[in-house]
Formats: sequence, C-alpha cells, structure tokens
Amino acid sequence: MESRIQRVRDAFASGRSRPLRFRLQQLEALRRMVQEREKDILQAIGADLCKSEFNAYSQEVITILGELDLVLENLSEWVTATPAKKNLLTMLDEAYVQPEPLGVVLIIGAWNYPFVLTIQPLIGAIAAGNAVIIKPSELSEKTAQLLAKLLPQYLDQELYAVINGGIPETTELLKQRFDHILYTGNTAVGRIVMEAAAKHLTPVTLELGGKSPCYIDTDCDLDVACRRITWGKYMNCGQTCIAPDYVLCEPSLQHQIVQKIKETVKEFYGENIKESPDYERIINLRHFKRILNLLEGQKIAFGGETDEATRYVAPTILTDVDPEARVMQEEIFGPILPIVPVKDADEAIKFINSREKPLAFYIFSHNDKLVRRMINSTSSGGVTANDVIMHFTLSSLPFGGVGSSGMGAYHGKYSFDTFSHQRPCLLKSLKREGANKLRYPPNSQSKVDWAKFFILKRFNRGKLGLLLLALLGIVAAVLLKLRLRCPVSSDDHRSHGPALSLRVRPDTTEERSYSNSWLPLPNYSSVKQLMNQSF
Ligand SMILES: NC(=O)c1ccc[n+]([C@@H]2O[C@H](COP(=O)([O-])OP(=O)(O)OC[C@H]3O[C@@H](n4cnc5c(N)ncnc54)[C@H](O)[C@@H]3O)[C@@H](O)[C@H]2O)c1
Ligand SMILES: CCCCCCCCCCCCCCCCCC=O
Repeated sequence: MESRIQRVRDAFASGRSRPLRFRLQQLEALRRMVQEREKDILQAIGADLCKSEFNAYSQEVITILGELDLVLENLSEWVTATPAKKNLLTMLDEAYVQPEPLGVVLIIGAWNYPFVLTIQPLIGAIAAGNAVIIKPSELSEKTAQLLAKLLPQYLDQELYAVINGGIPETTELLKQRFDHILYTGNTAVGRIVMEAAAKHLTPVTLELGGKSPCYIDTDCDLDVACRRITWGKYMNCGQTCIAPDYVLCEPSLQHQIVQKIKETVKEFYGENIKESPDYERIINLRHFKRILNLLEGQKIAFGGETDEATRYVAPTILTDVDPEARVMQEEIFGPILPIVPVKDADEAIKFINSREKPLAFYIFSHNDKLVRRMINSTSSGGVTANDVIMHFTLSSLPFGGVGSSGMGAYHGKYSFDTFSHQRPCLLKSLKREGANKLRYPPNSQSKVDWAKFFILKRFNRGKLGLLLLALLGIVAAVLLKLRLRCPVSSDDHRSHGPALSLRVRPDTTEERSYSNSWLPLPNYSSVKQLMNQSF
C-alpha cells in the first residue's frame, strides 16, 4: 500500500496534475466515463441498494453530470488568482491570492449513495489539481468494484488510484500521510479518521451524520408537507444522511400527519410496497437488525412490517415517542419516522438545541417570520424550509455538517476551495527601500504615528480621495528619494521634525546605507490634518 501511495505522490510531484488544460481533460474524461458506462454504473448501484435504474440515475448520476458541467464551465475562473486589496505600504506592489493544489488527497466514501459520495469529492479534488486516492465503501461492493475497474480506464492511472478493502485496509491507509482527507460516514469512524490525520497534521473534511429534525407548524399546508416528507424520508429506504430523522409537532397534528403520510406512501409505492421498483432495501443484515431493535417498545402508528430474507423494512411511523427512547438517541438511517409531540415552536427549538448539532434541519410553515426565527435560534449543517433534502441539490450552497455532524463542506466551488490552499502572494521589488525605513529599528513615536497612518488609515472611495492618495504617494516617494540623496544631521533622530522638512546629517557612504536611524520624517500631525480634510 505504501508503494502505491508513493507512486501517486511521485505523480503529483511531477507537476502534471496542475495545468488547467490537464485538469479539464481529466474532468472531460470522467464525464465521458459516466456517459459511456452509464448502464454499468446504474446496474452496480442497483445491485448494491436494490435500486431502480431511474432512481439510481436521478439520485446519483444526474448530480455528477451537473457537477461536472458546472466545474468544466467555471474552472478557468476558479484557478485564476484574485487580486488582493493593498494598503499604503504596499500600494506599488502586487498582491493576490493564488489557489494551489494541496497534494495527495484521500477520499473515503460511504455506501448509501456509493457513486455520488466518491465521485463528487473526486471532481473537486481533480479540479483543484490534486492527486487522489479513492477508497469506496466495502459495503456497496459492486459499485466499489466498478469504480476500481472504470476509473483507471478513463483517468491518469498514476495520479488517481482506487484502493478497495474493508476496515483493515482503511486502517492501514489511514496510517499513511496525506495532504487532505475527506471522509463520509458515521461520526464514530469520523473520530478515528481525525485521530489518524492528526498524527500527520493532515486537514480533514468530515461529512458525518446525525438526527435531522423536522418541525411541522400548525400554520402549514399539511398535504404538501407530508408529501415532501414522505419522499425525503423513504427515499433509499431512509438511508440518506439528510433524511428527516424525526418530526416535532404539536400533539393535535400527529394523527393528521400519520394519515397523510400513509396516503402518500400508497400513492408513491402502491398497495404492495415490496413490489414497488421505487422502494429500496436495507444495505445488510447488521443494519437491518439494528433498525429492528429501534422499533422495540414503540407505538407503531403505521407500517412496521419487516422481512429479514430481503432486508425489507416497510415505511413506518411511530407516535408519541419518548425523547429518551433508543430510537431518539441514535441516527435511524432507515424508514422509521418517530413523531415527538412538543407544545410549540419554542419547545421545538429547545429540544433541538439540547441535542448534538444535526446535519440538516427542516421547518414546514406558512409563517415566514417563524421559519426565520427557527433558523436563527438553532444550528445545523444545512436547512431547507418547506421541503426536505433539496439544499443538497444546489451546488451553489456548501454541503457539510457542523459540530458532531461534521466539519468542512464541499459541492461546486466549495469543493474546489476545500481541496485548494489559498496562497497569499505579495510581490515586491527590490527598489523603493527608502519606504521600508519606517519599519526598521530603532523605532520612535514618529515612526509609530506614520505606521498608524499607513496601515490603519481608511479612505473613502471617492475619486478625489484616490487622486489625492496617489499624489501623496508620489510626494512621499520623492521625499524618500530626496532623503536618500541628501544626508541629514541628526542629533535627536527620535524627535518629530517640522512638517515636510528634511533634517540633514553628515554624508558618508555608510550612513547612506539603509540604516533608518537618520530617517527624516515629515511631521505626522500636520499631514494627518491635511488628509482628514480631503478624504
Ligand atoms: N454527511 C454526509 O454527506 C453523509 C453522506 C452519507 C452518509 N453519511 C453518514 O454516514 C453514516 C452511514 O455510513 P457508514 O458509516 O455506515 O458507512 P460505511 O460503513 O460505508 O463507512 C464509511 C467508510 O468508513 C470506512 N470505515 C468503516 N469503519 C472503519 C474503521 N473502523 N476504521 C476506518 N475506516 C472505517 C469504510 O471502509 C467506508 O469506506 C450515517 O451516519 C450517515 O448519516 C453522511
Ligand atoms: C423532474 C425530475 C427531477 C428529478 C430530480 C430529483 C432530485 C433528486 C435529488 C436526490 C438527491 C439525493 C440525495 C443524496 C444525498 C446524499 C448524501 C447523503 O446521504
């Protein structure tokens, strides 16, 4: 494994992942892969999650094609250095921020959307000019195998490598040094990843999970709210990191919510849910049994049927759920929707804030003020109001968690930024040394005053102000030049000189060197007066 990673590191060191043209070529090749091998991709996802090709396409492939289009369209702008604002001291220099690749990036994917959760970060890492090791989840085995087969056929084989395996392989991988790790998965493993990364001081992006609450207000179109919640909760059999985990609502709404979700489930999946091509299965027996355990002792208002042989769990609703129950202690990650009654929105806010920060927060209400109040009084990775999941689909929004639901974010330009170092560059010339005397020892009150002026002074943006500023710069430059030519006497170099006057000291070559002990500064307060009038 070490030698494999070394090969990737050597490829990065060759510099070939950096040119914009190369990055665009690789991303175009990736797009070609998705288009040419679409059938294989849909089949692999389908085999792993018992998902229809339509669902695999609209939940995974479409996201990747959209992301590729966006990056290919905008990358030339993103890689361009951004000029930085300057102050009076650096007015004549060049200052800019240059995004640069981090190096070798490790991407550890999760199984629940096995294509999107590995390829979307990969797009960002390539766009930013990195080399990448991709570690798909071993639980979505078919997709993992397909990625290991396809990616080397389309991408540079030395720069981008797929390493497959389970916990032992991932553990071994995490011992190696990377320049960034993006991990998607559960919070417990997130801690393991961060601990391993800390040994090499490797920065991490952790895309974790949590219990995403969904508040339904009494002032709400319940029909619409329940349709949207049904879609987001039972999509992928509840195995979606940003699925609404549980509902908070006033007790009077519980019964109506159950009825409306029940009707919607029938509309979406038909009378016999097991036969619906749109309803997926639980990924493995371990997760199936974990979900079953969550049902124990709960009041099942709808659903509850299970089948171990096919790992089927019906869309299920629990009512009057005790906040202390097990189902309310861990992320459900399955098709069970607990409803926890609360007195009002304030109690819901308190409830949410008393728990770990969730990955997503959903509010359904006609009352825009309430929506904003709830957003402003809680914290979560992301928010969608009057819908669920949909903030994930907007690549102009950063996607990520906060607190125990993760750190860092990606998607669109945010991915590019995550995998780039924003390198600040200041390009000075070896000329104009006179101006630097201000910062060289010995220091004096006069120098501090000037430093305050140069660094802290703010000017309005009026044209007159800019013109006067430029003039002042020229005057300062001329003065400094003159000072270099005219030796000045200085028996008290720390005193303030008269306004814009020069003090003379004996001319010796040595003393004309860049010692600023004889720096003749114009009187700061007179200039300050002048500046305050005009700007
Ligand atoms: N924030 C997001 O974008 C996002 C997306 C999907 C899933 N998730 C979260 O992920 C969780 C479900 O995924 P999961 O954790 O079951 O996925 P998983 O089992 O596929 O694990 C994720 C990755 O971690 C590796 N891994 C597992 N155990 C490990 C260990 N002990 N040491 C090192 N590596 C290890 C696996 O090999 C895999 O590649 C849920 O909590 C869900 O909310 C978050
Ligand atoms: C008109 C047809 C439009 C179809 C578009 C449907 C958009 C579907 C969006 C699905 C989003 C999938 C969410 C994936 C979340 C993955 C992260 C967590 O697990």
